[in-house]
Amino acid sequence: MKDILIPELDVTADSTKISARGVQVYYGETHAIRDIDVDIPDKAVTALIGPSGCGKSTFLRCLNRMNDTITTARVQGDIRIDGEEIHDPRIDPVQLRAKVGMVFQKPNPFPKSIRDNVAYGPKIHGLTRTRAELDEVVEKSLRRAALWDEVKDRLDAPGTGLSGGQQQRLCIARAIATSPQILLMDEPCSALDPIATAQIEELIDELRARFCVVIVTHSMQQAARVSQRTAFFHLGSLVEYGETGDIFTNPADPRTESYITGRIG
Ligand SMILES: Nc1ncnc2c1ncn2[C@@H]1O[C@H](COP(=O)(O)OP(=O)(O)OP(=O)(O)O)[C@@H](O)[C@H]1O
Repeated sequence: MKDILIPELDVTADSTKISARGVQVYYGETHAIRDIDVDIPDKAVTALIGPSGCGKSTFLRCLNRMNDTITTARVQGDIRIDGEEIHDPRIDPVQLRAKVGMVFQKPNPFPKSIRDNVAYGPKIHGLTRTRAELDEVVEKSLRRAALWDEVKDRLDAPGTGLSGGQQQRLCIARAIATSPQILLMDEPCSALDPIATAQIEELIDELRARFCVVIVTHSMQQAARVSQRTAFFHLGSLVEYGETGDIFTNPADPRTESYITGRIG
């Protein structure tokens, strides 16, 4: 592949945040993903790539138990965050989703003010005691999502009135506001124009200083620009996983090579 910038790898081998072993997902009779084993590092961006329908989003949704909300979905296998099994009966999925935030394909702000979109999570999880503390969390989250300067004078305006790229940054601010450790992003730029996409990519690069970021993307250029690790999925299996530079320049599996050179997908 030409014209892609391969970022330097700065991930150490012992910084695993998420560890998945033998993960299977069925939707009714459909075996959507099979035997996924992967260790995802902290303070880095991991990209999940592969042709449409290969199971990227299904795997992403395993990481905060969002598949629990799909009645036909059945998940098997072991998924640990910091060594703790997320299916343990002691784990409350609502608390888990505050710790493992998610940003979706289409920006989906609540029909509320910009401030209330960000304040919602901290309020329902009781993370702040006073209005001043809540205001602080709102400002900090909007700053970290690179949106503060654009909205600080209209925090009471509806979130839905922002541009698409601003709405997506608002959704990122909303996810950050509950102090997650992990951010899952399911094609966060697919509904955005190139300028808004570039802003989100720059933001993702900043977010990895604080979070473990896992992003599903259809764009190999995007995976190469923003990630340090890449996982290539094909027909429900994880074919190859490694340093992004290696996956794009020296793939070990012929299926990976076919995908990145555009022969499949
Ligand atoms: N809610 C669902 N009910 C039934 N089958 C589903 C559901 N969600 C996904 N699937 C099936 O599971 C398989 C994997 O889908 P998934 O959306 O995870 O793939 P993907 O790689 O993210 O695809 P895309 O890139 O098109 O979003 C596909 O065969 C899909 O049709």
